[in-house]
Amino acid sequence: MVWKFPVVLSKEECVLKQDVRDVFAVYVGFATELDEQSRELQERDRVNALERSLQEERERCRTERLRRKLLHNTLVELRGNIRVHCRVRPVLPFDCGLGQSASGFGSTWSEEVVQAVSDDSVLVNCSKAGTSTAMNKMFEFERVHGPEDSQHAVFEEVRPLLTSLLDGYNVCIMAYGQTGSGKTHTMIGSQTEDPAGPEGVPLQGVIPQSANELFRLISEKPAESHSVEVSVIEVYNNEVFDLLCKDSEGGVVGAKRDVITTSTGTSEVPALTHEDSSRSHLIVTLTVTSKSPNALALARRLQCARKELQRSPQREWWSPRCRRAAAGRSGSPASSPCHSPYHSPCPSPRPSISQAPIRTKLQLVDLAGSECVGGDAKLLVMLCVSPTQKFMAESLQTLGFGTRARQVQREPTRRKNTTLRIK
Ligand SMILES: Nc1ncnc2c1ncn2[C@@H]1O[C@H](COP(=O)(O)OP(=O)(O)OP(=O)(O)O)[C@@H](O)[C@H]1O
Repeated sequence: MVWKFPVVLSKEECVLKQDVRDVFAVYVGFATELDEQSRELQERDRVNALERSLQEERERCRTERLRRKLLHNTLVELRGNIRVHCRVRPVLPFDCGLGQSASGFGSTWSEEVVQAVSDDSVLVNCSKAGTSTAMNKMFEFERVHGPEDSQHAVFEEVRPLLTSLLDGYNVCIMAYGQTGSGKTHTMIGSQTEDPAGPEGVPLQGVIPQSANELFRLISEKPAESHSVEVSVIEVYNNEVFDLLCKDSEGGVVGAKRDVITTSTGTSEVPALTHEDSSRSHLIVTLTVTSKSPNALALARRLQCARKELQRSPQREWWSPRCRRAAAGRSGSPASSPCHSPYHSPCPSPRPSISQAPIRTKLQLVDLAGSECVGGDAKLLVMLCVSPTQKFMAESLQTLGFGTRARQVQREPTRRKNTTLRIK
């Protein structure tokens, strides 16, 4: 049994009791706040720990990627594979056509369907004709540049080839893609000012940047004397024009030239004069000859070409049919593209330079095809693609071309330690 006695508190006692209640309320509020703060701190610690481990994972992934890239490059070198880079240009005002896509599903031509999803993969979002199903196609290359990549970033991936050039390899960089895909921008550059560079400096492409780098590398080797010669030729309508040839008044006339096969089986354009033009096929060649006190004169070539996309895939110079033809004709391994299948049939034994045949059917590779695309050379194909739906068929064709090019195995790249050619 509980007895309850009514307690009568004095006024002072009532005030004291209220004070105790208030203090207790403050204490409870304070304790809750502390609890929340401690939970927040724990949460922050957890987030920090997670961020740290994410950073570590990223670092591990980067190291792993670099290692993979290094191994891949070694493999490419050993197998004599062709390196293929790809550049997806940004969407530009002329992409914004008003028409509908081929699929007719409301997407406009300017829709971005080709994307660089990582530094070695391109994703193409192909909408299946007649359905709304999207089909993704993934392509992998040695290096993929997205629209945000600068001219400088593109050149950085090419730069090691220039060191190889001075180490005694021939080098060929070939841009391939449909019209308007960015070949000229990538190889030569645009007149637009470089926002990252000094005032008034245009966005230089691979060729001017390579020339700068080449002269920088040469200046680092004062013990050797070097000479550099330049030629620029255009292949247009099956004819070769020397773009540096001048008339008696010094004006550029672009004289027509013949292509001959030399006694060593290489292609030559005799009487070639050693500028910026958007032509169907353009080849810029830098021939570097160096003489060191204790070595034979050594010449190697850096060849930069831009090539228009060709519609008929069976004409690719490394297609099985062409390689078989090349093997049958020369008896050399089918993998050697030195003997380009586009050469007009070469009588055997090969004629000397004075009796060399003039070509009747000419392809870009006929000219670049000997020293600069064979197993002795380092060959890089730079695919240029437009990102929009409007050019999807051409982009797929370009990416397919690059994929097949990567599968070609040439003879492993060899250093030239004898006289290649003295110019
Ligand atoms: N990565 C890029 N960033 C900004 N602009 C670009 C880029 N690539 C191309 N362009 C612009 O797109 C336009 C077409 O490019 P470009 O002339 O290089 O194409 P192309 O493949 O050489 O075409 P063609 O074969 O018809 O000569 C140019 O105005 C060029 O400045």
